[in-house]
Amino acid sequence: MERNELYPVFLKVSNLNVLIVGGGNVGLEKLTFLLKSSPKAQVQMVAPEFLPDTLELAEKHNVETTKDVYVKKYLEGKHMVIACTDKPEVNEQVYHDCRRQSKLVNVADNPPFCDFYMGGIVTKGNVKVAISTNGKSPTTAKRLRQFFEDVLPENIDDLVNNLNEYRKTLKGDFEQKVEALNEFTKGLVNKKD
Ligand SMILES: C[C@@]1(CC(=O)O)c2cc3[nH]c(cc4nc(cc5[nH]c(cc(n2)[C@H]1CCC(=O)O)[C@@](C)(CC(=O)O)[C@@H]5CCC(=O)O)C(CC(=O)O)=C4CCC(=O)O)c(CCC(=O)O)c3CC(=O)O
Ligand SMILES: NC(=O)C1=CN([C@@H]2O[C@H](COP(=O)(O)OP(=O)(O)OC[C@H]3O[C@@H](n4cnc5c(N)ncnc54)[C@H](O)[C@@H]3O)[C@@H](O)[C@H]2O)C=CC1
Repeated sequence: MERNELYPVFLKVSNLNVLIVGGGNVGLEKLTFLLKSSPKAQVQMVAPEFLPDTLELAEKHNVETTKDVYVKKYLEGKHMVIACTDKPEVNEQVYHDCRRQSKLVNVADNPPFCDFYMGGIVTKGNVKVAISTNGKSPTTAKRLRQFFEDVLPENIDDLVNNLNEYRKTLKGDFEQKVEALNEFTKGLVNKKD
């Protein structure tokens, strides 16, 4: 069986500068998911035309919208870049410019031109689950997101907060704390270890 070898990380996009090149349907979808997870994400968008919905959402979240065609100078100071124009040659240019400058880049409709993929995302309080199908089936990622939204209990955040409090009361070295936390939570899984 083929195996997903991507390494997931949870980015603090409020500390990172993100550039979205393109302001159409796909740009709006990427911005919407980014802000849904991270309302304080630092984002700039550049495109000659923006959808009214994009401009409205951007204004709400202090996202800078720049009416221009893509040129390399927009990469300055950016940590990661999403390209979603309707011009494949522009998207590829963005990809190559980013690679040359060691910036993480995603060309939304072109998996081979992605250093990273966006995932399906479920958030319940402090808990976040991200889903990837290795770029194979975004629809499956969406359906799995909906499934986990349903099955993850609303009070999972209480568990996290209670354990965080309990952890603070624990004395001893790191190993003793790990042991106490594992003992306390072993009922959550069926495996006996
Ligand atoms: C590789 C990836 C790159 C990236 O965008 O990062 C990518 C690529 C492509 N998307 C396409 C289409 C669709 N994308 C969605 C939806 C989502 N796509 C997302 C991620 C990703 N999409 C990355 C891989 C994720 C993974 O590994 O699983 C999600 C999870 C997150 C997000 O978008 O932020 C979000 C669901 C969020 C949610 O609801 O929770 C739907 C479903 C719908 O809208 O109902 C459709 C239409 C149906 C279909 O085609 O499946 C096409 C075909 C274009 C064409 O045919 O022209 C390509 C290109 C290709 O596959 O070649
Ligand atoms: N609409 C959809 O749901 C999907 C579309 N795609 C593909 O993704 C691409 C984008 O799709 P849409 O967002 O729907 O297109 P769109 O036509 O709605 O938006 C294209 C955006 O790119 C901008 N743009 C054009 N030239 C530019 C340049 N030189 N520099 C910066 N921005 C520039 C336009 O101003 C516009 O904001 C297309 O190639 C499409 O085939 C892929 C998956 C789904």
